[in-house]
Amino acid sequence: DLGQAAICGLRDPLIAPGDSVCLADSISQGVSDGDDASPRQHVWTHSSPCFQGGHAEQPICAFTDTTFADGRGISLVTTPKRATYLASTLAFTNPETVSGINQDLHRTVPPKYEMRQIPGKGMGLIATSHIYRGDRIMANTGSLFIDYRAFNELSKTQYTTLQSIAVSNLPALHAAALLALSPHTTNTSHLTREELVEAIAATNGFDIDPDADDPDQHHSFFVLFPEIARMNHDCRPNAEYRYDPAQLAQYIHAARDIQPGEEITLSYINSLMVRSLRVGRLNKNWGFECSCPLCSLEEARARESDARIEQIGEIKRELEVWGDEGGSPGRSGRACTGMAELLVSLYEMEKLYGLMHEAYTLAALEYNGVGDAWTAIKYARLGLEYGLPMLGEGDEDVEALRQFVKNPWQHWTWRRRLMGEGEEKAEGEGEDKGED
Ligand SMILES: C[S@@+](CC[C@H](N)C(=O)[O-])C[C@H]1O[C@@H](n2cnc3c(N)ncnc32)[C@H](O)[C@@H]1O
Repeated sequence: DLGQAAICGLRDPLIAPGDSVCLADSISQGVSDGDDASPRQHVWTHSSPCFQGGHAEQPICAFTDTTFADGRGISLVTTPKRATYLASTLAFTNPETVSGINQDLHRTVPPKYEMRQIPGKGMGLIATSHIYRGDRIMANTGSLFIDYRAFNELSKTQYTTLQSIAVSNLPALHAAALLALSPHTTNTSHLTREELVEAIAATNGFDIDPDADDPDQHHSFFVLFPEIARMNHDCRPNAEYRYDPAQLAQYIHAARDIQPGEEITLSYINSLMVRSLRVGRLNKNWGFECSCPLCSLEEARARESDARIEQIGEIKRELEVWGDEGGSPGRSGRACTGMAELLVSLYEMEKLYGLMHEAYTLAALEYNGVGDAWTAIKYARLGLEYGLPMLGEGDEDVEALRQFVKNPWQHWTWRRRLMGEGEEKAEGEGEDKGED
């Protein structure tokens, strides 16, 4: 199976990490050094044999750079073209941007948590000091990026071989941290190394979408971040994750204040699903029965929570209807400021701390739509305060809120809900400022 499919063996895949640098000629296909229009060829410290699926356009290989992020290393299982694209991101071209981000293998600042055994959950992270809402808890550059094409185009033997090689080629400490992660099952003695790496990847990987400039838009990544992987699930988590494509890094921030002794948790799923769907999804994908406080509510309270979640969905759909740009009535539905206030309350009641910026933003737009600029600014400021750590500097929604708070009178929503009721949209700063 392996022998037949190996189409471009670049070097012995079982080479020990840290061996001499290999300039992988065939990974620079179509990329010319010195041509400003093309990304520069990257020098990988290790690369592997490649496999190509029957109808696939490109082979898939494992690439490692052990010098990445202060010598932490990174491995990619992807096409040569995409490996070259990823190597053109800031994390590679300007190593200072990821210097010191990772604090797990080589720590230079004290941690805010410690790893402990949590009854019924395996290991987990417990806060050791007070963590304020919005504080960064940790960040990891990705250790192993697996292009979804590996799962879709290669046989299981082929992609598990590449995954295993990709882990082996990382620096020893880093590879050991990955291999120590939970494979979910307790008895691993019967597993081959490929099966162990596959079980670890399936238990701990995050789905990451391609960034806006990635030419392979339709193919997501499955990514391992070893420190973050120790965080257990809660349907109402106290922390949120965010991926920064320029740094190839995942950030974890506190979604609310966290007391010392509390477990730091993430949600593995969409938090706005009703209980039966949440329980089913967690069981199917991660193989555990959710016993978080929300899933453990007594029946009557669980029904109230589900009803709130369903109403959040209905209200969001109504508040997001604005009619066509350029004139159709803004008040075509039931959207109103009372509905926006209810949405904010429902998010609070549901303890959706990491998503509060969504509710605040919709409330800001709704108040602006009826010409109440000052209440709109209040909610937009709340949206910024809660959204900035969750979305990150440079996020387009954060930037849009920054523009909005400066001048809601010129935002496209200004008095838009009043249009179609015999009122013209009043344009321009000054004219309507302070009218409300
Ligand atoms: C990403 S790992 C989290 C860290 C893991 N507990 C460990 O020991 O490294 C995901 C696995 O942790 C366990 N887990 C996570 N959240 C859990 C929860 N709320 N209840 C029970 N088990 C959970 C499950 O075995 C799941 O497959």
